[in-house]
Amino acid sequence: MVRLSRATLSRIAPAARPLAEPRVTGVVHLGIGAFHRAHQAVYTERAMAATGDDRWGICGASQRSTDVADRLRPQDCLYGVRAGDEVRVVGSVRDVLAPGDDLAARLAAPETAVVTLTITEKGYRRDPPPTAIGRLVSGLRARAAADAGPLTVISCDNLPDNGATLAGLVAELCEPALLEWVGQNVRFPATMVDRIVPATTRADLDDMAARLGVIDLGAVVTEPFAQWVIEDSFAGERPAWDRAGALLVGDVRPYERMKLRLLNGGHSAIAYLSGAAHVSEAMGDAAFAGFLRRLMDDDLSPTLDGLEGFDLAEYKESLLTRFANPGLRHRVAQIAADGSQKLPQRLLDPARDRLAGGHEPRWIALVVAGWMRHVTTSRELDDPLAGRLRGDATATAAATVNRLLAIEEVFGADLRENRVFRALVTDGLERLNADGAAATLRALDAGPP
Ligand SMILES: NC(=O)c1ccc[n+]([C@@H]2O[C@H](COP(=O)([O-])OP(=O)(O)OC[C@H]3O[C@@H](n4cnc5c(N)ncnc54)[C@H](O)[C@@H]3O)[C@@H](O)[C@H]2O)c1
Ligand SMILES: O=P(O)(O)OC[C@@H](O)[C@@H](O)[C@H](O)[C@H](O)CO
Repeated sequence: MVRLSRATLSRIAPAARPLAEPRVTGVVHLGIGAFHRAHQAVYTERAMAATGDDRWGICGASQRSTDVADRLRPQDCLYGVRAGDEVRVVGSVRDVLAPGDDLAARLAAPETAVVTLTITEKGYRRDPPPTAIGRLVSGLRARAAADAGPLTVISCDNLPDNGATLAGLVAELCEPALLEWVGQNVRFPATMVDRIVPATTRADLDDMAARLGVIDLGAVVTEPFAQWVIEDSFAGERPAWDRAGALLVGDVRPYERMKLRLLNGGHSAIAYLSGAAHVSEAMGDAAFAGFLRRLMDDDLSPTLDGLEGFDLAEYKESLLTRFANPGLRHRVAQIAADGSQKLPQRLLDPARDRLAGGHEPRWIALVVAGWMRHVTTSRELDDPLAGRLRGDATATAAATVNRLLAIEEVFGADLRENRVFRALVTDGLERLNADGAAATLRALDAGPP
């Protein structure tokens, strides 16, 4: 079988061929992983197809390995996206830079108007160099020196206030003159991004080859659903993402909180309490699905506001359906990774909100206890704080909770000192240690309401 490329596109069914062939590279993307390829790249291609404006080709940049460049370059940067049974080759990516390539020159090019990022939660730090943020700042410096015009930089990672967070980290690395230029020329809109995109497996690649009739080593598999809410604050021109279904709004926060807490918080609950290998399997367990509903209804939904006119009940139902999608082989281990970077926005912020209102977030506390059990018992813990999270698996629940609550980057000083929260998590961990997760959920009467 031949490899996917522009030369072999004619072998592919017309309905699966790219919608656009960009002429100019107006977007640079840092962290060209599976999610970008199935989300922003798809929106960008659809925007070009809707308007005929072909200036918005994407130059993807890999920060840490040559893997994506090695897969995409021989394919002219084409790759297939399968959503359900629909397969389409995406044509919006024009180029992929590998580590060591001149990213700063791309960021300084006058045709570049937008930079997007999906560098994972742990990518948002300023040291030790070289970090993605450091490389971005080097590019901004080159752009300022070249006087190449305004730039919009958009974080598409699952972080709260991702625009302001990114702007703050950039500011920390800028010298005063550069900071002034950034203030005048660069905007950092916030976004809420949503589409479940599991890591691609060998079986996914084989399946894509069978469907397309050509070998595609850049393929991604996702769900039909996709959502993108973007703060309408751009420094200059942008792709017509609104014509591709993105929502441009004044304030992203209500959407961002809803998604981070209900969807991502729900995912983390599955990761630490279900015992399943894949998300959809967890949803087949009625007791666990019941627990998830209670977590969402009792502890998470009451912390959301600004959603007047939005049908939250329907949103939650749709999440449970999306989680149960048997066509997505979403590994629970992928979600469980980097918990120290994910729990704060997904579950600890809502716990704070509930505690402040005098409520006991006991379902959240149980997930936190599940995470504590995970970090103390996992043989291969995948987390940037792993060295500090690992501990004596035979320690008492109280000792483990004490030790982990003291990690201020995760829990802050407030949750460490909160007696109600501490008691709830300790109680949860005692139950999990004694009975395991399944029996604990049943005993807490967390079955279907
Ligand atoms: N996959 C999804 O379902 C999904 C949905 C919404 C949002 N996201 C966001 O996108 C991010 C990436 O997801 P993905 O599925 O593309 O993952 P991926 O593993 O396919 O790609 C991750 C990318 O981030 C880069 N990266 C990893 N660690 C980094 C670090 N410390 N500094 C800089 N770059 C780093 C990698 O090099 C790679 O390019 C997630 O962490 C999340 O914030 C993902
Ligand atoms: O991508 P992460 O590692 O931030 O989180 C894992 C999942 O919860 C996440 O990727 C969801 O699938 C996604 O946020 C859905 O839009």
